[in-house]
Amino acid sequence: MSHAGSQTAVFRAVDVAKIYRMGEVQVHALRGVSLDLFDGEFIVLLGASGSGKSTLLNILGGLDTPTSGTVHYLDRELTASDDAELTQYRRQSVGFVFQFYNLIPSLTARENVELITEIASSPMDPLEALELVQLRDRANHFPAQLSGGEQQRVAIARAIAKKPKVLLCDEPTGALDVHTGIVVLEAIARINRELGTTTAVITHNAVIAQMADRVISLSDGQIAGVQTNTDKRSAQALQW
Ligand SMILES: Nc1ncnc2c1ncn2[C@@H]1O[C@H](COP(=O)(O)OP(=O)(O)OP(=O)(O)O)[C@@H](O)[C@H]1O
Repeated sequence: MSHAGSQTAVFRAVDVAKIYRMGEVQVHALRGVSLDLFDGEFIVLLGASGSGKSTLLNILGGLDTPTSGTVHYLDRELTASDDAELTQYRRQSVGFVFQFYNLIPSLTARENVELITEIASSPMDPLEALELVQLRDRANHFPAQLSGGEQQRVAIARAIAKKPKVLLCDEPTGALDVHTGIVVLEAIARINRELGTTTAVITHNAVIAQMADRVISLSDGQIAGVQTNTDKRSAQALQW
């Protein structure tokens, strides 16, 4: 879904700074980032290692808080929320996907997804979530019986089974080969398209940026550029 039809800001970050203090050393991870993310859009966050991508994603997802600046999720000011409110926000509204899949080895694909649907307020059926990543036929397999790309798709099914408003993915294809990475990106794009889930994907790979509605480039903790893709590509059309 393109953000062109709908300009509701799901996230509004204003002048966000993050300083990590470690003893005498201060690391300025974000230096005044202002950004709106719109309902249903697919954005890619691009930038060199250490440019602040994960820090920004973690702040949007309520896993971390900025040192200064404000972040709103719809009408809720995340930067004014306490830990319990942030936990509630993450649980209800955010799906996370990380580079490493973090599946529980002793549970099947379906049971890994059920862990989340059991605590969510209006989840989809775990098999429906696995269907969306085209793994319904593997529901009874354990992680060790699945390839890396399949495990990542289970992790995506787990992330979206609670029907979150936003899906935040930190290097989802970082551990995968090209072909497998494309299958995983297709799954993420399908969820964005079919469920209208506002989606942000961190990558080092500029080729992946061609899939996005908008590409946000970070450099040294600041936004170095925002590019709107007029001709958005499908995952299958990417080559790297
Ligand atoms: N918990 C932390 N404590 C101290 N410094 C941190 C912490 N997390 C991140 N940093 C520092 O903040 C800066 C930005 O890190 P961040 O992980 O956001 O970058 P990134 O763009 O996601 O990098 P990468 O692509 O390597 O994951 C880096 O210099 C990093 O070392």
